[in-house]
Amino acid sequence: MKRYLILEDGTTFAGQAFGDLTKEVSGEVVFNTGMTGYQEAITDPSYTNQLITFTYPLIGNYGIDQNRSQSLKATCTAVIVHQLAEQSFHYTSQESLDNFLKTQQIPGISGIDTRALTKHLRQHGTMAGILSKQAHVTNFAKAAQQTLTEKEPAYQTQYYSTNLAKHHVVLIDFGVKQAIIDNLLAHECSVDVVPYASDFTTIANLNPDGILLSNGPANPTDYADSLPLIQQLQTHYPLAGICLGHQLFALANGATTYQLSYGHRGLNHPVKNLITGKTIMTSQNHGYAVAADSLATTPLQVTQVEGNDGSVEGLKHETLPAISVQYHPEANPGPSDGNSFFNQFNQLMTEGVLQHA
Ligand SMILES: NC(=O)CC[C@H](N)C(=O)O
Repeated sequence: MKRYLILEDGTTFAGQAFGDLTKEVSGEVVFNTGMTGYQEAITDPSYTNQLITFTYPLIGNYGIDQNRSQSLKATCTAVIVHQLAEQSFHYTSQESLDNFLKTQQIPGISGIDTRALTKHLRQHGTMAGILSKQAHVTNFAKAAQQTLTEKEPAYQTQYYSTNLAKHHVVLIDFGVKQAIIDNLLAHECSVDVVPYASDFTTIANLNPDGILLSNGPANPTDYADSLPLIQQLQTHYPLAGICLGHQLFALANGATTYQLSYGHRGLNHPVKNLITGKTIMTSQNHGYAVAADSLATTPLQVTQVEGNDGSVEGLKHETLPAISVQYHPEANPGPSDGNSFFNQFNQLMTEGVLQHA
């Protein structure tokens, strides 16, 4: 069955339908350059309302294994590939990507020149697109941007314990990835995951040693209501932020954010640590960034920058025990170079000078 991807500037790509065959969907068209990790991306809540183009030419060849999912369901809007693997080979594979997307009601399109599509997005900037059975559609009204009202965070409100717990972390769920929870457990932290609309008292009653602000979808400025909570939390507990959490930590301290002309989505983004001078390879997925020139009047310092475009990748508070990174230190999949972030967060919780509430 034929299916079309129509970009808001009229550029049209024809391909074959897979996954859910009935839906017509729209959203922001983004590209991910990872050679692996399609399942992690498809189930990462940060991709909510986005049509993911995978630039690696063969997608699906190691199938789907429930253990790799980053949330309870597929969260992106559509999947765009060059070639869909007809067979999946990995020993842990439980089903094919095509089947998985059918059950998850996510449409896909294959046979797309994903290199041409990606070059187009890099040249003209991020844009909306519609996936349709028809070659001519113009209804982009809903597609333009993801907004907070359209997103559904994972809300994995749950307690995770580990025998070795040295610290107790309250993880604020803006659309958290399972790998963040797994990494906290592996770093000897027990974890309470709470919805982002939780109030200060509810969080304080959980007796945290530290607060972690999760990743999540949409424009960080959509979360203005959460900033007073973050301001209050950072003066009571050691605090860390990842990706959206990093952006919200910046906004809560008076910085601003902006939309990148096209996002960073892949597994090999160089990040330079300005304190150690070391560059590491990181896994990334973001379309917004903290404006470096907005930081001068804030209590925040840049600790890390992206190697390609110099954008802000890490922050620390000058006086409070609070740090954040724009990349994904849980790095699942991808290089684990950024993983020491969790050791740093542990150190903040061990040495944090603040009295609890
Ligand atoms: N992975 C994330 O947390 C993404 C943050 C935000 N939605 C962005 O695209 O920049």
